[in-house]
Parts: sequence; C-alpha cells; structure tokens
Amino acid sequence: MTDQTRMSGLVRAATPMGTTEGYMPGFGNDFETEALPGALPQGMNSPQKVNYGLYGEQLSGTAFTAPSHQNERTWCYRIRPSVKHQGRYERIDLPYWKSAPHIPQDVTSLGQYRWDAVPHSDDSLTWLTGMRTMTTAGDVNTAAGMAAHIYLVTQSMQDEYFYSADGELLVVPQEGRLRFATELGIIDIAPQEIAIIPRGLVYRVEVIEGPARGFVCENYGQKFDLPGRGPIGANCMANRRDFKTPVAAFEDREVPSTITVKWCGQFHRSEIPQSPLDVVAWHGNYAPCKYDLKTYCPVGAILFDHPDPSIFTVLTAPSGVEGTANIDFVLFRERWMVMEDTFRPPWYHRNVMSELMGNIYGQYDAKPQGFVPGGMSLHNCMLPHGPDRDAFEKASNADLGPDKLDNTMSFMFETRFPQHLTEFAAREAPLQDDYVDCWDGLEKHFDGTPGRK
Ligand SMILES: O=C(O)Cc1cc(O)ccc1O
Ligand SMILES: [Fe+2]
Repeated sequence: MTDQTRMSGLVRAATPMGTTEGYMPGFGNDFETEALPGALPQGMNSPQKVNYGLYGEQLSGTAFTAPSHQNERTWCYRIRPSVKHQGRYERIDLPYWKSAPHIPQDVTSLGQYRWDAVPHSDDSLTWLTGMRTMTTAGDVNTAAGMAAHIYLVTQSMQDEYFYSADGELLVVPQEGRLRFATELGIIDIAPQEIAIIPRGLVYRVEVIEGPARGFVCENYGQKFDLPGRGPIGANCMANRRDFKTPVAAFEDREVPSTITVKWCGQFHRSEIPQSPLDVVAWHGNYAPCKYDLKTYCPVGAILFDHPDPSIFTVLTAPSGVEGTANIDFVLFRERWMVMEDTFRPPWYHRNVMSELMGNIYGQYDAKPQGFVPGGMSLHNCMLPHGPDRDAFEKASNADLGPDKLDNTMSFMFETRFPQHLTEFAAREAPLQDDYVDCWDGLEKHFDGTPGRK
C-alpha cells in the first residue's frame, strides 16, 4: 500500500488486493490493514516504539479468556491513545433513546401492534437525536436482551463522536444513505444493506443522501454470529465472504469536538480537542462490517409445508441457552414458492419468542395490506398472530403453481425476552389502532361434516 485515498476527510488505505472499494471480505476474519505504509507492527503487537510515533492500544470485544473460537479483539495503532479522546464526563439527556428495563406503567405492551412508517419532521436530527426507541427487552445492566429503534436522520454529526458501551448496533436502513466514519474505517450503507457497529467502537454518522430512516437492533448480549447451517452444509443463507469490513482510515484533525458515551442506558458527554478517528493501522477480528441483503441465499421448502422462519436467519446472537437466541435477525426476501397442496403463507401461531418485524420494501405475504415499507409490527411472547383474512382466503383458494414472491423484503428481530413498548411507540409513533381488526373476517368453516371447505 503506497498511496492513500481521501474520503470524508479521512485518509484511507489504498484498496488492497481482494477488496472492493475499501472493504475487506469475510465475517469474523483476522484482518490487517494500514493507511500508511509500515504503520502496522509485524510479528508482534507491542514494539517498544511503534512506527510513525503511533500508540498501540487493544480493543477487547470479548473477555480476555473467552474460548478461542469466540475470542475477539483488535490492535489499534493510533495518533493518541483513547484516554486522550475523553475528558470529564457530564450527563446529558437523549429522551427518545431508551434502554431496558424500561417498562412505562401507563403503557400496555400486551397486544398485537402495527405501525405505519414514522414520518420525518422539520426537525434537524442526527444519529443521536434522531434515534427513537420502539421496544426494549431484557436488561442492559446484565448484558441480556435488546432494544429496537427507528432512526430518522437529516443531519451529519459534525465534530461529534459517539460510542456505546451497552451493546453492538445492527443497522437496517430503509431510506437514504449513511456513512459511518469509525475508528477502524468507513462504512457506507443504503437500503438493502445492513451494518454491524461493535460495542465500544467510536464513530460519527454522516448523511450521504437524506433524509435517512431505518431500523436498529441494539444487542446488549453476546455478539451476533452466523447461524450453524446443520445439514444444509457449507453454503447458502449468509455466506461469510459477503460481509465487508472497511480498510483503515484516519484523520489528524485538531478541532474542538465532543464524544458522547452510552453506558448502562445513560448518556454522558465530554469535550475533546481533536478527532478520535486517528487509528492509522489495525489488525484483529473485532471490527465493524456491512452486508448486502441481496446476497442472502434463501433455502426453503421444495415439496410441501411451510418451515419455521429460522431457515431465514441471517445472524443470531446467543443467549447462553442452547438454541434459544437472545436475538435472531431473520430475512424474508424474494423467493420462489413451489410447495404442493400447502397453505403457503406463515401459519397461524403462538411463539415463546417475541417477534418485532419491519418492512424494508414491498409486500409481505401474510399481510398484503397495512404492513407498509418503513412500518413495524410486534407480536409478543405467546400472542397469537398469522395471516390476515385476505391472505388466508387467497392462499386457501389459489391454484398452486410455482409462484415468485417478488418485490418483498421484510425482517424480524426475534428475542427470547418480552418486548415492552416505549411511550414513543405507544403515543407518538403512527400506531394502527385497527390492526387487530385484520383477523375479524376470518370465518368459521366447521359444520361437523368431513371434507375440506
Ligand atoms: O409472524 C410472522 O409473520 C413471522 C413468521 C413467518 C413465518 O414464515 C413463520 C413464522 C413466523 O413467525
Ligand atoms: Fe410470527
């Protein structure tokens, strides 16, 4: 690497072999990248003096003693150590970003809920002020559970940086394009892509094309991983090579700035005299990444019946109970329906897991109307749900040839913990009061005589 490219004011490593536009392929790889030649120590982590006068610093994403197949850490070589990128902290208020446990006494979360897309307002909102929590689950203090948010962002963070000690963020854009300028490099994302921003990583968010709206799953627990494929084998679903981690990028900018920290659901801010995005080189496996949802290869039923939605799991965050996720991120995308003599949409069901869904674009097969792009729905632990009347009638009477479900991309954040609505979700977000009526017209067909009606 001899020359550097400049983006977003950050000096970025020239694209090395095997990378696309400043990203390195692979999920959980041990990466190495440098924005200046020779900045990365070779063969050791802590030389007595690092080249260019850089400081060495380790960022640990798992306990030092985590088993080696889960152990994640990154070595950063930076202009100043992180202790210089903070001062005295002052508590600040970001009233719309809530953390579990947050169980408002005057809000009921028991019920089937659906929301239209939260509209943009005239307010100018950044990644921090534009975050709107819809549900919280578990407890941030015990590193279990999650929160689901909507973001509405119109304005770039300027000389303003953020990190969360509470968990990693899974970002699912629905509208507009964002840039995450992070300590470890630059990630640009647009709808149909997702990004994972690890716990503790410092970044600022810029608007490339606004206004931007999307969904966020804040994972308080163990990190997202790829699910085991079992008998499916070594391929399909999400493939490791389709995850992209940015090459190193840094800025040497001495301007009065702020750093905001989320910790145990509280926000604190500190004044700093320079940009903290000063990591010139790094190596390790604790890093942000993005993924193009269009590369997700669905595997499904090819003769009869409708399998469990776990076949569409993109990422899973374990809870410590085997097979029972803290969070599964599940994708319902374009696919062929070929099952014979089968009621093809999702069956009616009650589930011990709590399901929060979002629509990225198009139409969802169980809800042809009402579940709109940018909209969300919530079906909590053991709350019955399933296709609305129109979907039931259509699917029960359709001629069953091969049928392509096209123009459809929805997802689910499914957690083992009950999800509690925030005041914003219950009162300010566009809740559809008539959602439960979508099952009203389901008729009784039973009259005691055999035969299929
Ligand atoms: O409720 C939903 O629409 C999500 C879902 C989809 C599916 O195919 C099976 C079960 C399930 O919960
Ligand atoms: Fe469901």
